[in-house]
Amino acid sequence: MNFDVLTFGRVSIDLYSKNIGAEFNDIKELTTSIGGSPTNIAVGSQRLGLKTGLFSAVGPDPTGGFIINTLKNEGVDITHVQTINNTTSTAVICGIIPPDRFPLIFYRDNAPDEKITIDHTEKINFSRYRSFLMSGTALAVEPARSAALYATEKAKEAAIPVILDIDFRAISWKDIRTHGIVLRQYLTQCNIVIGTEEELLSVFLEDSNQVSIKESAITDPTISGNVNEAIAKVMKFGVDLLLVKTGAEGVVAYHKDGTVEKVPGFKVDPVNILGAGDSFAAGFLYGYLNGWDTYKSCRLANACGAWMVTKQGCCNFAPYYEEIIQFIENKGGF
Ligand SMILES: Nc1ncnc2c1ncn2[C@@H]1O[C@H](COP(=O)(O)OP(=O)(O)O)[C@@H](O)[C@H]1O
Ligand SMILES: O=C(O)C[C@@H](O)[C@H](O)C(=O)COP(=O)(O)O
Repeated sequence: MNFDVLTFGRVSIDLYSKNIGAEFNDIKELTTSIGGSPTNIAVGSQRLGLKTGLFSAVGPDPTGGFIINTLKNEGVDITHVQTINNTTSTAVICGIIPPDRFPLIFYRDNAPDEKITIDHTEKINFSRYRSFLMSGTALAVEPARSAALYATEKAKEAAIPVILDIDFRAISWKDIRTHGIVLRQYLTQCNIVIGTEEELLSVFLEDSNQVSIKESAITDPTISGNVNEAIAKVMKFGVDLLLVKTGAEGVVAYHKDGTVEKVPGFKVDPVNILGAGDSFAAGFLYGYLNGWDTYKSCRLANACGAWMVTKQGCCNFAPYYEEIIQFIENKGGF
């Protein structure tokens, strides 16, 4: 079987607070899901109708069993989800305290996805995929970084587009400067780059004092710097398309030929911002891989992001194709 996209990076069990608005100390019930940016993207794009595979890893434990079972139920191909001995499957607990507090607590000691190797990559036939999506966080630690770089090399040999979701998680990088040094090299390999304004700034971080993270809101850091300069510098690395996500406003698409398209978002009442970016990426991939133009692909992406901010979780609430088309029609169409 051939696939539309292979995503690379982490997978976890995600435990979402069911007590919306409750302080973390007062959480009574949690919902189980799977998560991690490349996993959310794989599930989201599979639900929309793409054929998706995940390149990741779990430990030889019941949590890994839960993760693999959930991926299978979603129809995501698990051929390249490794089970790595002497590692422990990872977990994330997510509090939901609207409008602006979404604490994330990561349990990632001895994380299997950080132990993915070049040998695991060797087993993949990239000519069976139409695109390769890299999660920037997967470049943080060896040996997964080398595996990721090798996978990218193989994707390029197979002449499939390389898409980077910057997916900046400050806690994953021991020295914050390494993030920029590695990402700036990686950008030279990318066809399409997706990030928030903060993530664009993260590529040029020089000092950890430039980053501030409130209330464990790891997905929503504040970073000082000049966004327009960062965008111009990223375009100079030669990417074909840069998508800068701008929350409720939608996205701005920067093309290699200098064209800039502002694609508006959809108005919703947000409950939980977690996973909006991953849902966005899934929507964009669907349009892009079906040959839609950038504007329409980004409108679908914005709809998927907007849909997700109204939900109390991440990929367990990702929309199916008919649902999101109905959502778009109800809000005035593409
Ligand atoms: N409050 C919102 N209302 C409507 N759409 C939103 C909202 N927040 C996010 N989105 C959609 O989700 C996308 C990703 O959200 P954003 O917060 O920019 O990135 P991330 O989730 O990666 O931090 C946005 O580009 C937009 O399409
Ligand atoms: O691993 C994580 O980053 C936690 C995820 O499991 C969670 O789904 C999430 O935070 C999504 O990230 P976002 O799309 O950048 O909000």
